Amino acid sequence: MTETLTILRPDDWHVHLRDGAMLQSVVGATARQFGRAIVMPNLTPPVTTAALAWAYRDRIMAALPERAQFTPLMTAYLTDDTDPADLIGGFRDGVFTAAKLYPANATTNSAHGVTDIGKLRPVFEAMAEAGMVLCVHGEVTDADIDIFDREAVFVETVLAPLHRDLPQLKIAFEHITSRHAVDFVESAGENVGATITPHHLHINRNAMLVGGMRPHHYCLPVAKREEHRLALRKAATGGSAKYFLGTDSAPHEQHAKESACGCAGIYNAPHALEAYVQVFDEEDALDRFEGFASLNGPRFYGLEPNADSVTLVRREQVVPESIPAADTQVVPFMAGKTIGWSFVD
Ligand SMILES: NC(=O)N[C@@H](CC(=O)O)C(=O)O
Ligand SMILES: [Zn+2]
Ligand SMILES: [Zn+2]
Repeated sequence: MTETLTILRPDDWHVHLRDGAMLQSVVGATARQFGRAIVMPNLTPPVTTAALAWAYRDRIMAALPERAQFTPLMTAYLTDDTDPADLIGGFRDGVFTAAKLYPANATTNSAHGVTDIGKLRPVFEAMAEAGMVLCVHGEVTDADIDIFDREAVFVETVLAPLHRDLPQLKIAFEHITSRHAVDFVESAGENVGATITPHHLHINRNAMLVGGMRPHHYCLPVAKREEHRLALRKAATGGSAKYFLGTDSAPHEQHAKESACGCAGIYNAPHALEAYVQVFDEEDALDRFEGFASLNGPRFYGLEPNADSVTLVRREQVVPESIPAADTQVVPFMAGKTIGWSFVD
């Protein structure tokens, strides 16, 4: 049995670091395990311009623990009014790594998102030409579409047509949750990749709804049936270079989740690699973990892998019930549960 796993340092290709006191509390957990992270721009107000991104990047750097060796990769929040010149300028100047498409009102802090993606055609063309990745929250927002179908309908009505019309555009289909998403990624060209979260590999919708409502298992896109979880596990551990690590770690204060209208988002940063490696271990695919965690992402983004490495050991640890953050606390993914692996600092 493999007892120790050493791999090139992974990156997190989708994370929410937030701002202010919450940023201060959570950034260290991501910087401890990952070399780089694609930082989501859904602040209030959102990070829509290069100037806002430079300022947010500075706040992240200032919040990092001393001696941290971590590079935040910034994203631009696309709106109906995104200026292609500012966007591509920011990409060329190195402040933007990618741009993020939130369909309006699809998820947390997405009220300023895009209402008509047809209008963004010039932006997408400029991005394709520059080689800039489009990160996508892939859910439709139509009130009459069932929440469990929103990803599948998005694939059919938005993503497949976009990829067909502009195959040169690099698309990171983020936090995929269904067999439909996997089928699309499989059939798409090499400019389509996808991130998979640890929680969607661990839980199905029963974890959220059986024996009481479990707000700490509520995120968007919402966890689906078991058949979809199994399709995701197969995709992540199957060796395809199209899938890579993206935690979607999304902290919300405990009281904001344990509420009559609880926020969507799961905070998994403190034990992200342990949660992932447990899945690869269960699937007898530890030899494929480095590809998923450390190689496929940089390759898709056209970056070099990290030069240093990290080690995980087969040693049990219990995830804390809650973690102090921003003057209150956040309940982490797998709170109170035992994980079979530990990250070695
Ligand atoms: N995943 C979530 O449920 N929530 C994210 C937003 C997102 O990634 O959709 C958040 O910012 O809280
Ligand atoms: Zn999202
Ligand atoms: Zn997210």
